Amino acid sequence: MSISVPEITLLDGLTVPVIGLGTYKLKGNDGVESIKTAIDDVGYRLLDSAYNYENEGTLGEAVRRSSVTREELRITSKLPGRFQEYDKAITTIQESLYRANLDYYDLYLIHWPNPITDRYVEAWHAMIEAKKRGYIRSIGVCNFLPVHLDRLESETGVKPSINQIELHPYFNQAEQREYHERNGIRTQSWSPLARANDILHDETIQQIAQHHSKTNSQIILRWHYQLGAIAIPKSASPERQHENISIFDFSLDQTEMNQISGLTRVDGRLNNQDPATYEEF
Ligand SMILES: NC(=O)C1=CN([C@@H]2O[C@H](COP(=O)(O)OP(=O)(O)OC[C@H]3O[C@@H](n4cnc5c(N)ncnc54)[C@H](OP(=O)(O)O)[C@@H]3O)[C@@H](O)[C@H]2O)C=CC1
Ligand SMILES: O=C(O)C(=O)[C@@H](O)[C@H](O)C(=O)CO
Repeated sequence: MSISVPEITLLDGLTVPVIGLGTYKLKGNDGVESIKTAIDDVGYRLLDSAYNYENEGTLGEAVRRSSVTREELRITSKLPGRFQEYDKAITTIQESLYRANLDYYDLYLIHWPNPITDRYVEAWHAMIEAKKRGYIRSIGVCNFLPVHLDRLESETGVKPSINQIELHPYFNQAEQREYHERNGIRTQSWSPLARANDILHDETIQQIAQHHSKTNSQIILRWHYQLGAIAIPKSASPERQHENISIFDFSLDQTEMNQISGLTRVDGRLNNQDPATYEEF
């Protein structure tokens, strides 16, 4: 049974579903099957990939085999740190398109700011040019702190439509989200289920889940939705894909939202990847 997902509008006018499919580690024939099922049978329309996941080809193949039109889908990829120089960034975006065999990406994001290398503004100029050339409909970033976002705007005059950040109940990113809201930038949540480890046994979440007759994953993903964040849970399994997207027939009250947000921890990041110092190439 396919689920119909509500949409929101980004600051540049692109509409996107409020929940999508993460695809990290979905590759090859199995990856194509999982992604095709997510589109055709479950109802996912927003699909997240990256040059560095080496699965843009898998995603493109799933899109071609699916019965949904290209216009209905929102396909994302990301620019790796090693290609942030202007010319390399343009060529990499072209390569991303060739790999997926697509004419355009709906969203393309700078994957990490890499502030020590300090080429992210140069990369942003290339993203602006790629959008002008029609390679990309909407440009955004991942893992940018307010200081990095401020520089993009002051040095280019163009704000990203989306900032995809680590966000889950153990790392609720309250200040970063508040900055996004003030600036019209949409928050997208990576590892929204905190990679489905301890969090699926969390007692607070379990109690809320029992109260609503839902699973822990559904409670967590509903929490993202009510925060105004676009979660992109990854699952290879059609059953879990369906579970994760079935969050539109109940709601959490403010006490429950606060209880879940209250689970955040100072050291809540999954892999200690602090964008102020972490660099990924
Ligand atoms: N921009 C960035 O820097 C980053 C972006 N990302 C993006 O975010 C996406 C999501 O993050 P990811 O790190 O994959 O982690 P998630 O929080 O989405 O968790 C994925 C894991 O949870 C399992 N899972 C999914 N749904 C359920 C469920 N209902 N019950 C039990 N287990 C479940 C999956 O297993 P199974 O497949 O077997 O169901 C998988 O092992 C990535 O796939 C990627 O697209 C991720 C990290 C960084
Ligand atoms: O998966 C991604 O998009 C990443 O940026 C990775 O760094 C991810 O966070 C990871 O797998 C780290 O081990």
